[in-house]
Amino acid sequence: MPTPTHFSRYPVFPSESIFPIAHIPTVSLSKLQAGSDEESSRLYDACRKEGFLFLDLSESQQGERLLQYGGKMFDLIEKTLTLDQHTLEKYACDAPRSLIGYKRKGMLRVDDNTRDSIEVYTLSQDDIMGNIPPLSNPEPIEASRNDCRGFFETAFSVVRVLLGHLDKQLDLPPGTLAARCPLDKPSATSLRMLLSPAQPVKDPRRINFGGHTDIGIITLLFNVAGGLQVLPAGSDNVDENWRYIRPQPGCALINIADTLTEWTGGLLRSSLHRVMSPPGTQAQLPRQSLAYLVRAEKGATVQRLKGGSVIPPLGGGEEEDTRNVDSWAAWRAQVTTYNPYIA
Ligand SMILES: O=C(O)CCC(=O)C(=O)O
Ligand SMILES: [Fe+2]
Repeated sequence: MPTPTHFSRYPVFPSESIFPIAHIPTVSLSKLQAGSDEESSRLYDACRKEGFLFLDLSESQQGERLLQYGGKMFDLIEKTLTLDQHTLEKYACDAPRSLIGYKRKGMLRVDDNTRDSIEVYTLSQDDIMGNIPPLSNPEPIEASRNDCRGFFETAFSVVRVLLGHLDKQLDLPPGTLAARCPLDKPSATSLRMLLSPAQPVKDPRRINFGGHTDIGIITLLFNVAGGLQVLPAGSDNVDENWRYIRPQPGCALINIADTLTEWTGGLLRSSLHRVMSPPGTQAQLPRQSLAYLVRAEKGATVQRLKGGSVIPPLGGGEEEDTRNVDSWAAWRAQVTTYNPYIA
């Protein structure tokens, strides 16, 4: 994925006039690391308006390291999800209770009431970081535990830079947001490895992974082939309003997730997104992607953050939501407009 080699495997993203793309701002990690106020407010604006941004990883040592680890994890998707079905089923996830492990194709309902066509292996951060006794994963992952650990450490260090700037923009004490998702404390944080098969040439375009928002704090995504679409703010959920996100080499794609929207009283935007078969001739190759889904520490609540001059206090009629993030997530899975789990 993120490396030029991964991009060179695909035909270029086809013309924008046939596959309309979303406007997604690009923010520079190196400028954020250097403390640029201008970049910090560009980050904040993107988190408020689009809920998505490209994070340019160039000219940053940490960014380059993340690209290298991202490349290794991309190669691991292929090694893992091309194992035979019988082997993968030994690691089947216990959906909908937990998605850790292997999810075969067709377990989820997509928006048009067909089934998903995406295979997913979800790696638990707690497992890799040693926050819980080790889980058992397929051999290619077990053989790459050090690289997986390197990925989680590096990805989290980059996410910490973003959360630090959001603390400042939200007038919260430094470290507030990162302290709610520490790398060494149990949480539902995971690395999702996704693979959708090549689309047979004569088949119509299909939805591989239905419309959803991410439930955690923030997500860091790597994809190379197109296919990810976002529903822009203020647009009705009808097919013609969805826009493709064109993957950018050297960048991670960041999106705000629901917990951060709750904590900020709706200031930051968690956008609806879905995965279609890739546009044009890109669909003739399998599509891989990686999602580092950062969730709050177990026991944290979804209560709105207090203090500071930016996050609006609860209004007169509003009740404080003191549920913990995990029971809130379980409740959310039930009350979303469609319950995606079939089995
Ligand atoms: O495959 C992608 O590009 C996005 C995946 C995604 O949205 C997710 O795993 O939550
Ligand atoms: Fe997502």
